[in-house]
Amino acid sequence: MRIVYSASEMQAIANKYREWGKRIGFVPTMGYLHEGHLSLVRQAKQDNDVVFVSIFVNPLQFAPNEDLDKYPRDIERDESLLNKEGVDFVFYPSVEDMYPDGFQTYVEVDKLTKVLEGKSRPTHFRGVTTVVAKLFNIAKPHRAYFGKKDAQQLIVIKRMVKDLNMDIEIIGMPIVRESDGLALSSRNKYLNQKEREQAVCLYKALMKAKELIETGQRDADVIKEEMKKVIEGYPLAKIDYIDINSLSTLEQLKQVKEGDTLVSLAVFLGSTRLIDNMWF
Ligand SMILES: Nc1ncnc2c1ncn2[C@@H]1O[C@H](COP(=O)(O)OP(=O)(O)OP(=O)(O)O)[C@@H](O)[C@H]1O
Ligand SMILES: CC(C)(CO)[C@@H](O)C(=O)[O-]
Ligand code: BAL
Repeated sequence: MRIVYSASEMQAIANKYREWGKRIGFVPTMGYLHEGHLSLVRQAKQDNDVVFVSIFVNPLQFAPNEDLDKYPRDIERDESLLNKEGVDFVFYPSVEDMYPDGFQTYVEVDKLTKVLEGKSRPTHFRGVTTVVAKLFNIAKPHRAYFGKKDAQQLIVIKRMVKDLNMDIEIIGMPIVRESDGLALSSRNKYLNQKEREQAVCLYKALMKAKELIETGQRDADVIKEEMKKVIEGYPLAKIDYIDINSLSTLEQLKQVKEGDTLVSLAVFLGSTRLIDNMWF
């Protein structure tokens, strides 16, 4: 496994593999890796000839009041995990290399980014789509892998790829969870013991939605209200949003639509903001 620090060098390596007719699989991450990330890497290994993973905590997708400075980092541990998975190249650029002086070009997806995470974090998706577009131009993948944990991110990136005719297959991967149901996330590290115990409330609320939908409930307001009651049973939890949207347009739904429903929520445990979702 090789660590590559410069965008131009990474691009030259990608060009070589393409010349040799190799299929490139790419997993973009912000590091501090866990089994969720590794599940993406394993799928990329299975599907492609060569696997690139990027580790870059992208300042552009954090608002000034967010956790950019304290975002967890452990590059040595990450390298060792990726090495064990048989990753070929890790792209680990500096902020200066990604955003040199004079940088002023952005990629923005319009309507899909105005709701849910985009409503709570208005500048977030512009940062995500800009960096992902850059990473795609640098790593030149045939396939790129994203987790369904960041459901809206996956939907927005698929839209960007389609709208900008990027010749890349976007693969969405299932959410990997702890044994109690909490979705793995680098931010789980911020939780103290009591918050960690109560963080299961996101999953419990989703299970409540699942149970209601499976027993025939279709009214989105009723489902959201029941989910809210679940979260309110956990004193350390504070709801940011609970919503039910179309998976294809992200428009709010009044009625659950078979095969096109995203139930998602964002909840604070103390100062830590966690997200989770299920697809129906
Ligand atoms: N539990 C998970 N299951 C599957 N994929 C995941 C999981 N957590 C993260 N991913 C995916 O890994 C990729 C990199 O995500 P990122 O580095 O932001 O990790 P994260 O754990 O989601 O961090 P954060 O705490 O910022 O949410 C994204 O495509 C994300 O959806
Ligand atoms: C896709 C991504 C690596 C872009 O910075 C990030 O948003 C993430 O880790 O999900
Ligand atoms: N996994 C999404 C990255 C972020 O929250 O900034």
